[in-house]
Amino acid sequence: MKTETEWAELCGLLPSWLEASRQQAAYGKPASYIPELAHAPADALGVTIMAPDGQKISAGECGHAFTLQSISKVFTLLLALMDQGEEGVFRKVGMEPTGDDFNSMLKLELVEPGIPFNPLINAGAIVISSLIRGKTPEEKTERILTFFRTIAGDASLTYNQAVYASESATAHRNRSLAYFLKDNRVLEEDVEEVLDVYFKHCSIEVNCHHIARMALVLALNGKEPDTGRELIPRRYVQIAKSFMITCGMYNASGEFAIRVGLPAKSGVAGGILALVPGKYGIGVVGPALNDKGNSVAGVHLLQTMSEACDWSIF
Ligand SMILES: NC(=O)CC[C@H](N)C(=O)O
Repeated sequence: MKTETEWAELCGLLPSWLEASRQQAAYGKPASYIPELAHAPADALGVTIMAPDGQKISAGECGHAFTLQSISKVFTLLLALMDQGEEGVFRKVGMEPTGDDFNSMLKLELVEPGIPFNPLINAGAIVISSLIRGKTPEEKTERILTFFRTIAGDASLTYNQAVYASESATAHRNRSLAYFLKDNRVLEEDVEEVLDVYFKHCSIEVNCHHIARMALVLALNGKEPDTGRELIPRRYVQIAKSFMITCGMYNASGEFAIRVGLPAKSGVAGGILALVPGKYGIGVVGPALNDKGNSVAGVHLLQTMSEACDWSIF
């Protein structure tokens, strides 16, 4: 549970911590390989911290709308686990970090049996999209949206059409990954249909409040904050959190574990979802990325908060 002194300290200090971290944005830039993402304001920085009793603290541009991108992979993994069970999922994706870029093809060919190393890299998440139940891509996307709306606590959540179209038109690398997986028979469904589901869930538009609430559900081991109702089985949340620690910040996950020490997942639109187990859900956005694809200012802010409040789980 949150303590009143910590909450009061966070309320008082968050705005100045945020402004100090904002300076770091100068060391990065917004992703441009998905052309539509390049328009994001480079020096925007926003944060929301949500407690189980529904109280929130926010600072900066916490209402800035951005797309989930890779953050969505945590929740499609959870839905795939709920649809197929552990065995069904782990026949098709591994449990190990790669140490490579999130869109790398390298290990797919190099390491037998050619299944993606984990569900948070692009190859793994594309396979996960194929495991979501639904007769058509539209039905799968609808089920994903319904699930995400429940977790985020907002029935109006939907995907950003311009970002979706922009990614779909330029996703040559993801297409090559998917066709490679199809050739290896890891992907059994129609490649373009699977990619359509993948691009759409990456393009779901949120703000910091949404991802703070999504993080809070994970912090509470799958329970809905207001009602205590089980939204996700605890075991599957445990799996997702383990992946967040080992692979959530791409191949900077080790450094993030040392510097921040919280389960987290970032996306190339600059979002970071992080959680303090049992205590808080945190949503951060800062579109300027470092060379690993993580929000520079966002990581800096999370490090500041975690150090000050002694949040590291290690
Ligand atoms: N790291 C990311 O956020 C990548 C997601 C993005 N949609 C892609 O496939 O490239």
